[in-house]
Amino acid sequence: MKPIWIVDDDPSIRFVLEKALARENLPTRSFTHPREVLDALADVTVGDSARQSPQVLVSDIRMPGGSGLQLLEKVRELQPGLPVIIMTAYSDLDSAVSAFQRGAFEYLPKPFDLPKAVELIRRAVDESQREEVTEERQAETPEMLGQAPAMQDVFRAIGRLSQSQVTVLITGESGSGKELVARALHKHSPVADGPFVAINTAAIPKDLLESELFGHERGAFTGAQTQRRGRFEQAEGGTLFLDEIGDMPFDLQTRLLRVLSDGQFYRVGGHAAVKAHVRVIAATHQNLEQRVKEGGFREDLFHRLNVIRLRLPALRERHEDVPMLTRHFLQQSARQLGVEPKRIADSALARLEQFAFPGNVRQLENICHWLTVMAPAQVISLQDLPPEVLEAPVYQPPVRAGGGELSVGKMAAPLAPLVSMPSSEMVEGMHPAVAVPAVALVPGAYMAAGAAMSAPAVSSWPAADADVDATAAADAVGVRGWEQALEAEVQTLLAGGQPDVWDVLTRRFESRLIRTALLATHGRRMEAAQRLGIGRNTITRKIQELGLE
Ligand SMILES: Nc1ncnc2c1ncn2[C@@H]1O[C@H](COP(=O)(O)OP(=O)(O)OP(=O)(O)O)[C@@H](O)[C@H]1O
Repeated sequence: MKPIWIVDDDPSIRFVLEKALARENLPTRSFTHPREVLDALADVTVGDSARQSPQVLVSDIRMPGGSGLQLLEKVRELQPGLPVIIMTAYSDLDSAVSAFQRGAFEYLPKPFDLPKAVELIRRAVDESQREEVTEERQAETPEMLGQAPAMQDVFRAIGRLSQSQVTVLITGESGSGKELVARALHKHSPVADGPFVAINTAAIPKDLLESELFGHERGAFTGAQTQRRGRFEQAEGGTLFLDEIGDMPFDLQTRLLRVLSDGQFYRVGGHAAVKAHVRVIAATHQNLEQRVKEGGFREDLFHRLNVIRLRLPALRERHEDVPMLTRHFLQQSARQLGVEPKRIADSALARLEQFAFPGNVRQLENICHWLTVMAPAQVISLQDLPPEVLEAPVYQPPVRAGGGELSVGKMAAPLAPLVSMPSSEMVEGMHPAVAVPAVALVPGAYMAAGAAMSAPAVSSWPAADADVDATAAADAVGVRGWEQALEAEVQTLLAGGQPDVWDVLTRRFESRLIRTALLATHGRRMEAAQRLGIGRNTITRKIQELGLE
């Protein structure tokens, strides 16, 4: 972890804080006046542990070398996300107000109670790590590949939109690359130098979402001990990506609509309007028109968001991209695992092209990762493919019927334009909005969890703690016999008259999957979700539901 920077001309304060934080395994770096801090900030070098940036700054107000409040102002300019705690022996109202006006995380009057000060610093560390996740995610913009005409249309649309900051609604099935498109729209936009901040409205509990989006004032509700910036503020001057917008609670939809029309908002518990210069991109896998009809989504908000719509085709609608994506993901997995990239036999590739990919590109990425680990030889052959691919019926791509409609067996869907917009905003090559839900052609159940279920445990990964007898039984028979062990467990539970066998075993199965993946990724949830082949919102929800926090 990066160090807590302490600035105080009083050596006894520096000493007690250094010692107390060291006991908590929190590294520190101390300074005697503000100038040194600014010099050290200018000298920060990524990758050099002696010149790391601070995690949190704790500063005195009155020091011979300058004022802590001025330092606070400068630091807020240089590192807006860095929490700054201001301490002073002159605990008067003016300095407290000044500190908060300048954006201090918290104000600490001296003399302070040491455990309380440490707890406060811990909270500031949590806040700064939360900001770091956002920054980390900004840094990584993976390459977006696609040769299929449908993807070329998407790339063209991104190009056409590159001069504008218009609101965009991206639709498409889960795992089809909506976030990647949102990132590309940001990267090629006039606000590319600003932040890209993503929030998944489905993954955040309803009662926290409002303060997550708009921030809150200190004391706004129980537990709001400090003022906090919301995602709108974090995205100032950049792009806010609202993922799974269809799941946003109705009352928050009203607040969002107000921000989009007024260009300003209020923090929870706040009375001062905060200006929002933010480009909004929203995404959903749902049919929003349908949600509007059912009364679950505000029609006026829908029209606000639907200024330009970009529909991402499902992977099965662009199966010609499967070979290129497969090679790309095999190389990517090999890089991640530090091994030689595997090649794939034509017969195996042909089978992948005939697969419906209900989990879309994310599922292909996951399968490639699995093959890199599990396929015994350097060349992946047909029989190495996971059972959900081998056992799935061959996917028949839709053939265009005479009337210009797509028809697939019993299912049919009209052909959707890739980009749509109301006629008033029409640009060349883009079509008026047409409501088209993506049709899920799913052979059997949704495959995200299925892929993981059919993948045997990877022996080189550390095992999760044994928490249930059934898993101990599975270990005893070895990884190849886990299905038999499961059968035995089911029989035992059925014979014992256990109610809710399904729920009980599903919870155990999912807990084990998620915990093992978290261990393998050193607790990194995004990566764990990616490697399991499930969405971010799914893993977050499951972790909460299963009590794995
Ligand atoms: N065209 C593409 N080229 C390369 N990688 C892609 C492409 N499309 C998607 N991916 C990869 O597939 C994974 C899923 O993509 P992404 O998260 O953007 O999908 P999504 O539609 O936003 O999913 P969800 O709706 O579940 O949030 C990511 O790892 C992404 O990098």
